[in-house]
Amino acid sequence: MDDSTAQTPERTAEATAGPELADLRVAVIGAGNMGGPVVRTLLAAGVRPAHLRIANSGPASSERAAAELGATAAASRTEALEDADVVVLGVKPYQILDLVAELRGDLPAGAVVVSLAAGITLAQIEQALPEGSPVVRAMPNTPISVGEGAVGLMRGTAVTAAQRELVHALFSHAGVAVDITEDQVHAFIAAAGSLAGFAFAIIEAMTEEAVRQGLKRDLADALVQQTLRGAATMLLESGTHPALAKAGVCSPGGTTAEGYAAFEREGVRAGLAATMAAAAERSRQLTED
Ligand SMILES: NC(=O)C1=CN([C@@H]2O[C@H](COP(=O)(O)OP(=O)(O)OC[C@H]3O[C@@H](n4cnc5c(N)ncnc54)[C@H](O)[C@@H]3O)[C@@H](O)[C@H]2O)C=CC1
Ligand SMILES: O=C(O)[C@@H]1CCC=N1
Repeated sequence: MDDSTAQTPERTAEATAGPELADLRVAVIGAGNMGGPVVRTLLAAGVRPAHLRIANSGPASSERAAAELGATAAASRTEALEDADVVVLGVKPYQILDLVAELRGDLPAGAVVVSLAAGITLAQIEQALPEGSPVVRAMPNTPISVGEGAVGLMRGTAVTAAQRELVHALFSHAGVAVDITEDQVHAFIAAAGSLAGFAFAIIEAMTEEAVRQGLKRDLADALVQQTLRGAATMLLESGTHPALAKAGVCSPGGTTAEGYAAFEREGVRAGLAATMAAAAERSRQLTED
């Protein structure tokens, strides 16, 4: 990853006040597994529920999502777009270019289009819109729904400094929000977007083993989740290198050293690296398709 273009990842919830969001009108077209958490973070940032309109594949789905997320259901995609200042596209990558072509005529002039789609480039979206349309790619992860996630932001050619500031303000309660380049998004997916899924899988596997070792499931859930959260918080707050923190848990001849030897012997480190590399590689493939 080219560090010269990556922002220092600051936690965003404490960010100072940016542009006023209470009057902003946002349309979210596709509030599913990822669009839903985006809705939550936009509301947390200060967008008013009445100004955040959701249009899913049909009215019943829009109403369900709006009720669950505390936003407003639009009767149609066209209604969602009326007077929108920002339009978030949360549909699947294979759907997004058709959707952009369909919405093009109804997009208010100057509305900032924010795509969540993996593998679809800024240039592809810009080509499907009138020349000069401001387009941003956002690569979030689902933990932004609780203000503990990450989002990488990529700007298209027509995005102004004020629009960049606006998009950062919209994601100010996501956890970490950083500017990245499209070259960096593959690594970003491995380390954040898809990593959320891997983290859930790791938590699931550890919990199952804790149960196999004899703990009740609710205690196993609490211990694994609390310990992983605590470990991450310790590193975040102290800046300690993880290898040093690990050494601090390994007593000579003790339980952790023995467990850690199995971690290496069983290829857990290599498996994690392969997992992340596969996600990054798939992101590159999707971009080339
Ligand atoms: N799930 C994740 O953790 C992440 C997903 N993404 C990206 O987010 C996008 C959405 O993925 P998911 O939320 O996982 O998918 P999903 O299937 O859960 O959500 C898609 C939503 O789009 C709606 N939809 C489908 N066709 C539509 C149309 N023509 N008009 C309006 N709404 C329509 C569906 O009703 C659904 O609510 C993808 O492009 C993916 O690459 C990016 C980062 C993380
Ligand atoms: O699996 C996917 O394609 C999406 C993009 C990053 C996380 N989920």
